Amino acid sequence: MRKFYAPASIGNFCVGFDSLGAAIAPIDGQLLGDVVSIEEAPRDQFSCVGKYAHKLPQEAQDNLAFQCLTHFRSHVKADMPSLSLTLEKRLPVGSGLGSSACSVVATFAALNAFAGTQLSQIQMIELMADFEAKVSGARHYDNITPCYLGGLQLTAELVPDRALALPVDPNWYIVVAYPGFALNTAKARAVLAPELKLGDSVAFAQRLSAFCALLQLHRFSEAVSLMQDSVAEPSRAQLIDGYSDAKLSLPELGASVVSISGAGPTLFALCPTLNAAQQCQSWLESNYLNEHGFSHICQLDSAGTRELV
Ligand SMILES: Nc1ncnc2c1ncn2[C@@H]1O[C@H](COP(=O)(O)OP(=O)(O)OP(=O)(O)O)[C@@H](O)[C@H]1O
Ligand SMILES: N[C@@H](CCO)C(=O)O
Repeated sequence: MRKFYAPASIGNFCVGFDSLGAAIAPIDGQLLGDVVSIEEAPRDQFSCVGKYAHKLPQEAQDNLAFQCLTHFRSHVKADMPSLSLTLEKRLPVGSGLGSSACSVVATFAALNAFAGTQLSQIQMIELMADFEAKVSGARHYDNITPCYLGGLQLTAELVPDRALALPVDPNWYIVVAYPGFALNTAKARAVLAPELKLGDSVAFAQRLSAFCALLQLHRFSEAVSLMQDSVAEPSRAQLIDGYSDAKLSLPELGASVVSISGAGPTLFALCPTLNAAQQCQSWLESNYLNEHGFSHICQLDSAGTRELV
């Protein structure tokens, strides 16, 4: 049996709505993402297990991982040997941590390796984005490409190969806090203004381009000082209980940036030191999480989706 792990990711990364995303890894070595196991079997079989399996539709045909399998067999490799595929659902649904992307990316990575299809990077990313688009209400790559490739990715249809990796400060610590309730991505997109004013579009483009250029120059603290989201965060704040308190309190504990991970409700705090990250985590655990929530201190996951050995 072969196992493939796909990590959680932070869509938007505050300054790049639908265009930037970061794969993350808890510093204590825990796996924060989904795992797909695959092996040859007498006939195609699918099962879904794991902590959050009960939060997914009960029928296999409604599970994205199963849909990826049937699509792969009918459109990519019809003569693939029959197989057993198990999704271990380790990320909560509607978390803002790229949960659906994790299942889709891990499944296609497993199928591509199992079938020996060797699809190109763009073919893989496009296949994955098709399925992400089905559930999230729009085609965006900012969970898919960091989850698949690792690191911080500038990612869009207009970007060569759909993704360009950006350098990051190795001293960044990122606290993620999932509060324990779900927020559907399509719902969190429905509250966004359908159009940006000209001045806001120009400010968004300036901020994102300067952020990427500064990272390339390794001028990390100047890049961080530009991290502000005026596109999605103002509209989404009302959907997330506890957001405003966190936004006010965490900078006092040393966070350089506090923002929504993807469509929320997970919040993330980017911190310049481990000590600041620990203080922010402690505040979030006491003030933001309910009994179903969790938090992790992370750094970027540079490996992305990989086979577990
Ligand atoms: N394997 C799967 N993983 C996640 N969602 C799935 C899966 N299979 C089916 N779904 C359905 O897809 C939808 C995903 O919704 P949504 O996009 O809000 O969640 P998400 O991808 O978990 O969010 P986020 O990217 O913010 O973590 C839900 O209705 C969920 O039931
Ligand atoms: N860029 C997407 C990410 C969803 O996880 C959004 O903000 O809606």
